[in-house]
Amino acid sequence: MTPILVAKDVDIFYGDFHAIKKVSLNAEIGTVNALIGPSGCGKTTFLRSLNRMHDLTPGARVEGTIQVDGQDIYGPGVDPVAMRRRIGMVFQKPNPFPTMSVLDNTVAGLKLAGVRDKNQLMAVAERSLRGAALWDEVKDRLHMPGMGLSGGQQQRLCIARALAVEPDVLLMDEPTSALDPASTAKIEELMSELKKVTTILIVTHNMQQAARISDTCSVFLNGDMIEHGPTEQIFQHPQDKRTEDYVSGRFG
Ligand SMILES: Nc1ncnc2c1ncn2[C@@H]1O[C@H](COP(=O)(O)OP(=O)(O)OP(=O)(O)O)[C@@H](O)[C@H]1O
Repeated sequence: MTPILVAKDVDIFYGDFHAIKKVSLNAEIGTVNALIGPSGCGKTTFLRSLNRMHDLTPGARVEGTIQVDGQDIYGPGVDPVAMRRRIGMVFQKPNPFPTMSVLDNTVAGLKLAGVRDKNQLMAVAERSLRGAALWDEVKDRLHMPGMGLSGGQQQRLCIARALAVEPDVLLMDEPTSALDPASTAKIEELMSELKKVTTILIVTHNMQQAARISDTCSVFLNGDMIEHGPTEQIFQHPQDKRTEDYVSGRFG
């Protein structure tokens, strides 16, 4: 197995507050990796370090190394904007670009990168919307505003937008927490298809969701990663008593 993402001894600070403590994690190509743990334990903080989102947070500092496909993403000369095309992100609340159509939302990243060829843009849009299991629902309304879609459709549009630039890694921060159960189920079903084309790291509060969709789980507590392993192990045979207490709902 080849890791596409290697995080080693990552520390993250907000001013004096030490939010993530010496966390190391490898993600293998084509896997879904869940980050779980009680509220405030640092899941989102860690996830955001994986595509340099903390560059935009005043007072935040990241130490350690994070490599994607062998390249240090914090290395000298790395352009964060170009890097974020390889490490896409889907947020808790769907955030389509409000003034853009479904089509323009899907290919926004490609247009930013200078692609102008209409046939190419259309081909990528169709592939990405199919990849996000949205094509059949929007193929007749590609020129309508993206904001006109339902919440679940908007989130799949955001997934299509991320897929359009063919990321090596897709970061998902509680992508279904704002969705109804039917839309959540659709996105969960998508995961096994998505991991054929990209590697996923997903923050989730939902233990059943982590158990259903992930290959590995990393358990966070107070800024430490207390356990990491195959999802089955984490749920069936946790090595750490605190993991067992958390996954069985005794706290958090
Ligand atoms: N911008 C910030 N400035 C200062 N402290 C922050 C900032 N963002 C998060 N924190 C703190 O860092 C810790 C980890 O927060 P984080 O949001 O990563 O946790 P989480 O596990 O994702 O929580 P939740 O599950 O509730 O979303 C918390 O104590 C939080 O208050």
